[in-house]
Amino acid sequence: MSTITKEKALEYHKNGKIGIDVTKPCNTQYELSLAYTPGVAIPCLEIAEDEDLSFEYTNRGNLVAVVSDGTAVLGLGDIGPLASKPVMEGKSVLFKKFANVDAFDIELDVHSIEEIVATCKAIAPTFGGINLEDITAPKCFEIERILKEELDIPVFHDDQHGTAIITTAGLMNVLDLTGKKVEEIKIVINGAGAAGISCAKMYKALGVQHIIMCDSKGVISTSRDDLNKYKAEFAIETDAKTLEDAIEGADMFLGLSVAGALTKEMVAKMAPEPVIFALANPVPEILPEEVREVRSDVIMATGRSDYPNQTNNVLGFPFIFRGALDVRARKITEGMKMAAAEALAALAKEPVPYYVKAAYHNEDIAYGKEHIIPLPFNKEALIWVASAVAKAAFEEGVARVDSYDHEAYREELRCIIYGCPEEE
Ligand SMILES: NC(=O)C1=CN([C@@H]2O[C@H](COP(=O)(O)OP(=O)(O)OC[C@H]3O[C@@H](n4cnc5c(N)ncnc54)[C@H](OP(=O)(O)O)[C@@H]3O)[C@@H](O)[C@H]2O)C=CC1
Ligand SMILES: CC(=O)C(=O)O
Ligand SMILES: [Mg+2]
Repeated sequence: MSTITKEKALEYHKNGKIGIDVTKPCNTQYELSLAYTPGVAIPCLEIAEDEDLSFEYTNRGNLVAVVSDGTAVLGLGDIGPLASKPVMEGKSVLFKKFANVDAFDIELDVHSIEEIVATCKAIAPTFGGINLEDITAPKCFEIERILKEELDIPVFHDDQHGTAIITTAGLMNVLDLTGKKVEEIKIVINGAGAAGISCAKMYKALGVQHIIMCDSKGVISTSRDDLNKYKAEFAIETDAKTLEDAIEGADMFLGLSVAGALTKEMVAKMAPEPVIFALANPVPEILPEEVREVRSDVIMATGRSDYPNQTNNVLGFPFIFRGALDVRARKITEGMKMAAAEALAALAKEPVPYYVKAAYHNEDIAYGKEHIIPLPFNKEALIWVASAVAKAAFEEGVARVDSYDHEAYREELRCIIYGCPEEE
């Protein structure tokens, strides 16, 4: 892969990364009369009678808002709404490229829970879903909770749930590859923010019993009196005070913190065949080459595209929203999240398509320690994840559609990717 230089990155970003396209012909007097006045009044009045028809007669059913206040942008921290825009445009690009979901970015120059909630509620009529992005903890938890309660479209904080879903998929396959048992493994999570807390919750739902969390002040233990309620839920009785103490004998390290937080000395103290998810972006808690200097039995994953086992929420939000939008889901439930994780874990075990191998210039990619989750260019992820999510939404009663045909929907998704067979 060519090196990413400052010059190349800035050149690529000139004038941004996403625009708007028109989806209906508008070239004649007749078409203008349909698109605009008088024709436009007819769907307006239909929607005024029945709001659900907004999904039928506008772009709402395929439109997601990527909303950020710029307070936890990747691992760059609180760089503000404007500086977050390239990331949010990037998320919109991924929505479109990977799942044909239209999305655009909305950077908010307001930061309180009340203001962010009020703004999202005010813009909700435009969208079929809201993807919250890079809003820091703990306020992100309350913002999402209120919006989920008060809006009837899916609201999904990507850093929380996207990360939890992808790493849960990875963990499922690590257990499969190492033969370790979910109830026995010891997981150390470094970073108790949006992503860390949500991952811990999902691992508990999977059956994990031994989790130690650390934040910037060290181990989250019952002896601390500076914990917010979200961290306090994971406080354990332990003498361990630092990450260095906690990592002793750990089967898994999950880094959702800052660059360089995990040292080679710490890696050396982990259990046999450990997994390290060093997910801080763009610079992880430790680099794969540093890990290899101290041991060779580690399953290594980062959030980046330039190393194996890319563990990044790009594998989640495009497909999850695709499935949720297609059944007009009112929300994204725990069942839909677990279904997405299971689908990703299962897809990783399938033969890797030729075009994925070509994109990575690697003929040898196959399920194993260097490939615990699918690669983002595996187009099958759309079929597997979106259909799993849509099915779970229907079964859990949060879909607006009256019926759901799983095989027919998978066929529709296949058409998005590979084109449809000619109609007779
Ligand atoms: N690969 C992926 O797909 C994803 C990666 N991430 C990455 O995870 C990181 C955190 O994101 P997010 O949860 O949204 O951010 P938040 O701001 O919500 O949380 C950051 C957390 O990191 C903790 N932290 C900061 N410095 C350290 C340190 N030296 N040691 C231990 N913990 C530390 C903070 O501690 P305290 O609470 O004490 O302030 C806080 O708990 C970022 O680097 C981001 O790029 C996030 C989402 C997805
Ligand atoms: C990938 C991502 O969403 C993050 O690092 O914040
Ligand atoms: Mg993010």
